[in-house]
Amino acid sequence: MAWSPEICVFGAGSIGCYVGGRLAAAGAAVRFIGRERVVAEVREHGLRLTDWRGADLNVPASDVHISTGHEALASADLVLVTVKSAATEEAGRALAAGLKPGASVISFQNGLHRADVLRGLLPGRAVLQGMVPFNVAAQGQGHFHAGTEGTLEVEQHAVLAPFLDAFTRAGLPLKQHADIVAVQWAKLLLNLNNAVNALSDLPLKEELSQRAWRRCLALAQSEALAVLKLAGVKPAKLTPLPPGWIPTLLGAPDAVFRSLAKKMLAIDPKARSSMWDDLHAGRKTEVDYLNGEVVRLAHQRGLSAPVNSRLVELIHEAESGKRRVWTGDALLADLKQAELEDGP
Ligand SMILES: NC(=O)C1=CN([C@@H]2O[C@H](COP(=O)(O)OP(=O)(O)OC[C@H]3O[C@@H](n4cnc5c(N)ncnc54)[C@H](OP(=O)(O)O)[C@@H]3O)[C@@H](O)[C@H]2O)C=CC1
Ligand SMILES: CC(C)(CO)C(=O)C(=O)O
Repeated sequence: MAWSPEICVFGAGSIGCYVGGRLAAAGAAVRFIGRERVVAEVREHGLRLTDWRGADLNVPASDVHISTGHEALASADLVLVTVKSAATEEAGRALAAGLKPGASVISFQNGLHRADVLRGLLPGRAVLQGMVPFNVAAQGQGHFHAGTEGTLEVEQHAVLAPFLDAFTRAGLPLKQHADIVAVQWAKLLLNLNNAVNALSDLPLKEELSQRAWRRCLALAQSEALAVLKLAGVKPAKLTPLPPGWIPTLLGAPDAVFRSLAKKMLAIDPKARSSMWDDLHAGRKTEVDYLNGEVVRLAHQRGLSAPVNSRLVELIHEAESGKRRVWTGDALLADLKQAELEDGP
């Protein structure tokens, strides 16, 4: 019988259950490690994976291998790390204790340095950075819905060869990239919207349909692009327009934006950012790993990044129960004020 690799998802949440579930639905051997709440839900209902184009796949509960224990690490050939950024060290320590020799790891987390952190804890192993472009929302009862499109990207590496078929069969082909840092920065520029979306308390499509919110994002992106330019970082092109043109498009009046940016608005009307999910659930967000990275890079270059600093501050305030919901105009005025106070 042909050897079929075993894949383990560490962090069964929105991304982990969706990607792992699609792999399992296509016949791959997948085991999930998650928290008790998700384990109980999936053991009762199984997994249902839908997407905005109408895909609707089921993995019955009897076919889902999911546990809070780490036994699956001992037999996995590939581990997909899908915990939130702040949980990376804990995940890395668990992997160091339980992984079999020769197993490889992909971090499918947002931000810039999650694979580096894992690599530090897993010396000698292939630990690759991946990137998930699409949005996934947990709908309850084991149902996970992908509300936008896009192709999974991953750092180019020979260890991926035995796993490529499984991803392709699942309809989630892995696009290998020689310069993953450029991909990560391009994704981070898009993720600067996570904070704006969380503060808007609106679904992504509704938020991005309104100019005031888009102008907030444009301010954050323009600031980041200026810092990246000085740092000599060229973000990859993940969208039809190059990253440098997006702030101008975002600033366009609503009717112009609607006709020029159809792809950007091709979002399930209910989809929200993962940062909104975190605020809504009362969890710490990933803002320090997203807008915070722009602030850190600016400081390293002796610069400031007042717009992104302010977004970090506002999200931390929201995490601690202070003002959470803004109007677009109020947030825009606040961010412009932060920029003004920072001086020329
Ligand atoms: N959701 C989305 O649309 C997208 C998310 N991403 C990125 O993907 C990553 C994952 O996001 P997402 O799937 O939304 O996050 P979720 O919070 O939905 O899923 C992560 C899950 O991992 C669990 N977990 C954390 N630590 C452990 C552990 N030690 N053992 C077992 N389970 C653990 C979490 O539990 P608990 O909460 O109890 O810690 C949670 O249930 C993030 O970096 C995010 O930015 C990227 C693209 C899109
Ligand atoms: C897909 C996207 C950009 C959706 O907002 C995301 O990465 C997130 O929610 O964290």
